[in-house]
This record gives sequence, C-alpha cells and structure tokens, in this order.
Amino acid sequence: MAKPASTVSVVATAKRVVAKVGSSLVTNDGRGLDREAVAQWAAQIAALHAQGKEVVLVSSGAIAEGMARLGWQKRPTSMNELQAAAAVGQMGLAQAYEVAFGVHHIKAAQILLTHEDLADRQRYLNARSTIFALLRLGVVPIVNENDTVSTEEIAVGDNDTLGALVTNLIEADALIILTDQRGLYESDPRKNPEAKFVSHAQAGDVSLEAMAGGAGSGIGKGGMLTKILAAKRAAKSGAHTVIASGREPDVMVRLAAGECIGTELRASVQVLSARKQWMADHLRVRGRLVLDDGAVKALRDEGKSLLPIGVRAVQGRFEPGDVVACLDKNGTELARGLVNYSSADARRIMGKPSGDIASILGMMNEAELMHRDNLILI
Ligand SMILES: Nc1ncnc2c1ncn2[C@@H]1O[C@H](COP(=O)(O)OP(=O)(O)O)[C@@H](O)[C@H]1O
Ligand SMILES: N[C@@H](CCC(=O)OP(=O)(O)O)C(=O)O
Repeated sequence: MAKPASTVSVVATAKRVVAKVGSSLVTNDGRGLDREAVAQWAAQIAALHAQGKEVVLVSSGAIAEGMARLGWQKRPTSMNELQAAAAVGQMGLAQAYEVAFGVHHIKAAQILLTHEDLADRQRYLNARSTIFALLRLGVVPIVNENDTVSTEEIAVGDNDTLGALVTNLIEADALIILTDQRGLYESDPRKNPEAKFVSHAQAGDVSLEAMAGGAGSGIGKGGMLTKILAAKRAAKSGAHTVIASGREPDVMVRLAAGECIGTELRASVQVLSARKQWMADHLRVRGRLVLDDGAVKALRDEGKSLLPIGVRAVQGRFEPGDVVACLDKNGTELARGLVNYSSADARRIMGKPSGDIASILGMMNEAELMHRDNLILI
C-alpha cells in the first residue's frame, strides 16, 4: 500500500489544478463565512495564477453561510430548508469570492452543477467548454453543487466527489482536497489519536477505503472516505490527488513550490479516453444487466462486446443510449456502458443468439447489446 515517498509534490508540475475547500475551511465553525479564510484562498490561487497555473476552485460553505444569514443555530434536516439555506448562502459565498479575488485583479465566475449536468452528454460538453473559455480568459471558476435544485436523484452529494468530477471534466493534472485534518491516517484521528499518517499511496488502492471514516465535524458532509473515492475517480483521467490541511499556512503555494504536504495519492498511468471517462462519471445508472459466467469472461478477459445471449436478467427501465451496469451473478458490477436496446427489448432477446434478434423484435439495429467501444470495465 505505502509508496516510496517522492521528494517533489505532484502539484509542482501540474498545469491545471482543481482545488476543493470544505465547509470547515470557509466558515467560522459552520456559523457564517470566514472572510479572512476566503481572502487567503483567493491570495493563494492568485499566486498560482501568477505562475501560469490554471485553477478551478470547488468551494463548499453555502449552507453554513445561509444558516448564519437566516439566524439558524442548528443545521436543518429537511431537504427544502437545506436548499433554502444554500440559496441564501450561495449569494454570500459568490460575493465573498468576488471581493477577495478583486483585490488581486482577478475575476471569478460562479458555476453551480448537479450530477444531471455532467451525465447529459450535451450539457457535459457545454460545461467543459465554458470552463475552458473562463480559464483562457484568466477567470477563476468557482464551483459548488446546485443544492437548490438537487434532489436525491440528481445530486452529486458531496463536494469531494464534485471536485473529482470537475477534475475529470477538464482533464486537470492534480486535485487538491483541503480539509481540517493533515490528510489520511490509518484510522480516524479524532477517534484514535495514535493513528499513523499515510503520506503516499496509490489512488484507488482499496485498503485506503477501510482506513477512512465519515465526516468528523457536524459541518462537513463527506468525511475521509469521499476524499479517498474522489482520488480514485480523479485518477481515471490521470490526475494525482493531494489531501492536505487547509490550516497549513500557504498550503497551495507550498505544494506548487514542490513541498510534500499531506497525503499524496498518485494515479497510475492508464487513462480512460474522454468518451469512456464520461461514461465512468455517471454516478447513477438507469438499469442493470446480470451476465452469465461466459459473458463476464468475454467482457473482462477477452475485450469483447456484450451479446444478448450472455444476459440472464434485465433490471430497471432504460432506453437505447442510456448508461447501464453489467453485474456478475453475485451482483458485483464489472462494467458499464451505453446500451443499444431498451429494457423491454433487452428482456425479449436476453439469452438468445444475435441471429434471432430480427425475428423476435421485427428488426435488428445492432448484434451487440453493448458494444465494446461503448463500455468500460470497473
Ligand atoms: N482515516 C482518517 N484520516 C483522517 N481523517 C478522517 C479519517 N477517517 C475519518 N476522518 C474524518 O474526516 C474529517 C474530514 O472530512 P469532513 O468533515 O467532511 O471535512 P470537509 O468539510 O473538509 O470535507 C476529519 O475531520 C476526520 O475526523
Ligand atoms: N454544497 C454544500 C457543501 C457540501 C459538502 O460536500 O460539504 P463539505 O463536506 O464541507 O465539502 C454547501 O455549499 O454547503
């Protein structure tokens, strides 16, 4: 699991960086914005800018600021009150960043996203080209989840995951996740003060997931696990991740200068193509296909397409072109991809040779249920 310590931070050579700051770093203990902290983030990003790096900031804090503005002491539990707080607080967040970046003569832009925006191919491409345009213009895009319209169905859910999705979206070289801990420990340091620190590891190493726990404060949402999973996701487009303390003075500037701070989770070299990356970023799939052992082998070991004959069950409702998961008989997902037939048609042709498709359905669009070019192994 442990990797030999490198002496220079991955951020030093990164040209395009996504930085994520959690609620605990932009608010006064969850009660309103900490404007000094916001000014600090802006100053550090301005310094990176001056070095020619492109930076996208993913900032939490809308709900905490909204609560302060509404005079609420306790975080509400109902969805609509949380959404109302986010709507009120996002105004403050955007305003605080605009003022803070203005000091450095840098323009900031607000980008609010839901998972739907990234799951729909056209909206994904639009978001991507808008962010690229902003970066070309020297503007700092500030991203948050569009909490006001998010429902369970379309929410990304936490900003660690959102940071990783944005990293994939713009093919950033590094993702910096700043939080209230030094980085990853072998167990939650709030519960075990003796826990050992992990300074280097491979992104995607499953043993890290067992070390990471949930959120420590009442303010944060994801905890360490979502950060570890974010690093795994970011690595799919080749980005390295650093999880570090936002309380370290000038942390981003020092990382950019090559100092190793926090936990560095390196991506291995294999990178998904942009199209396959988009498929991998679908957090929710429309349906599932349960495969027999032969089909599992064909997909996983032989690089083949999925034919209807290898499908034992079809779950959910989907249309051609939807993203559907492929499961083995134990229910473990091994692949996902764009399906060529609707769930209704898939149910009729499953278990049958492709030569029978035309006679069963009265037409045949494709011999494959899912073509190799349109699927990724998980
Ligand atoms: N193995 C671990 N190493 C470090 N922190 C951990 C670990 N497991 C759980 N945590 C908790 O994760 C918290 C950080 O996540 P969170 O509260 O969501 O912060 P943020 O608002 O920055 O996203 C830490 O305060 C810590 O208590
Ligand atoms: N979108 C929410 C933040 C959600 C979130 O993931 O918070 P955190 O775990 O502090 O990064 C907000 O702005 O309040």
